[in-house]
Amino acid sequence: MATRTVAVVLAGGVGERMGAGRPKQLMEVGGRPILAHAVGAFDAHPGIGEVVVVMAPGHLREAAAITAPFAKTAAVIEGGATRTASTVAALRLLDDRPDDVRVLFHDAARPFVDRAVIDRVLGALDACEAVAVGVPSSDTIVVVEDGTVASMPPRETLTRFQTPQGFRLGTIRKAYELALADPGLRATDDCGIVHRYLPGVPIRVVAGSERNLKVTQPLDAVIAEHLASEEAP
Ligand SMILES: Nc1ccn([C@@H]2O[C@H](COP(=O)(O)OP(=O)(O)OP(=O)(O)O)[C@@H](O)[C@H]2O)c(=O)n1
Ligand SMILES: C[C@](O)(CO)[C@H](O)COP(=O)(O)O
Repeated sequence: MATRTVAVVLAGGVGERMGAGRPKQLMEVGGRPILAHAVGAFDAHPGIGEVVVVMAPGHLREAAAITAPFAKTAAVIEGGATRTASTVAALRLLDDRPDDVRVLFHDAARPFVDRAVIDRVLGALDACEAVAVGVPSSDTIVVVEDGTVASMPPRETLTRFQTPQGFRLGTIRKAYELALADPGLRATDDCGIVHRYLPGVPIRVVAGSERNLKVTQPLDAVIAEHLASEEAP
């Protein structure tokens, strides 16, 4: 039977904010590349049938070597210039799959996604077409315009999105089809594309985890090393 659930690990970025001189997903934490942690989490999950890795240009061979030990790695493909373009590359690869296939998009830069978070996304996808993962904000978040506070949304309404974000393939495909026809397309995640271009589709939010951090700045690498040491057997 064809795979019903595909995890796409987005590793097409160059890690500019990390400033390591190479993509941060190739950096090691706990003795393993960040990419291996992320792919390993989906490989180990019984609800995931295959894993597609979208890698930064120039690093495909390295990514293939890192992910080869994982039995569910189905493809390592080249990403685009933006996260959005990397998602589109994965959707093109999945072009011939039926609309009811479930697809999870995950940042390779989040090495500590755990089974419970993936469980919640898959569980919600049984009843929903789009699912996000979020954690409450501990900080007060404000909108600043021209150096001045323009608005202060009530903190209890604010949620920090993480990944994986899960979709019925037909839904995310349609949302991107509309998005790609929009010359003003700008997005920082895949739920943002559904929210903007398919506003009638509810996006269910399930609980993420504070451990599911995105390794973005140099300090995050220090925190990630600490988290990895806690996980070591
Ligand atoms: N063209 C891109 C840009 C980002 N990503 C992926 O999207 C995730 C979140 O992006 P981010 O943390 O911004 O990673 P980078 O783009 O590498 O970081 P920076 O913005 O600092 O360059 C990462 O796993 C990254 O590899 C991607 O697949 N393709
Ligand atoms: C998808 C995401 O991780 C949700 O928080 C985030 O938007 C990615 O942003 P980035 O600028 O590509 O790191």
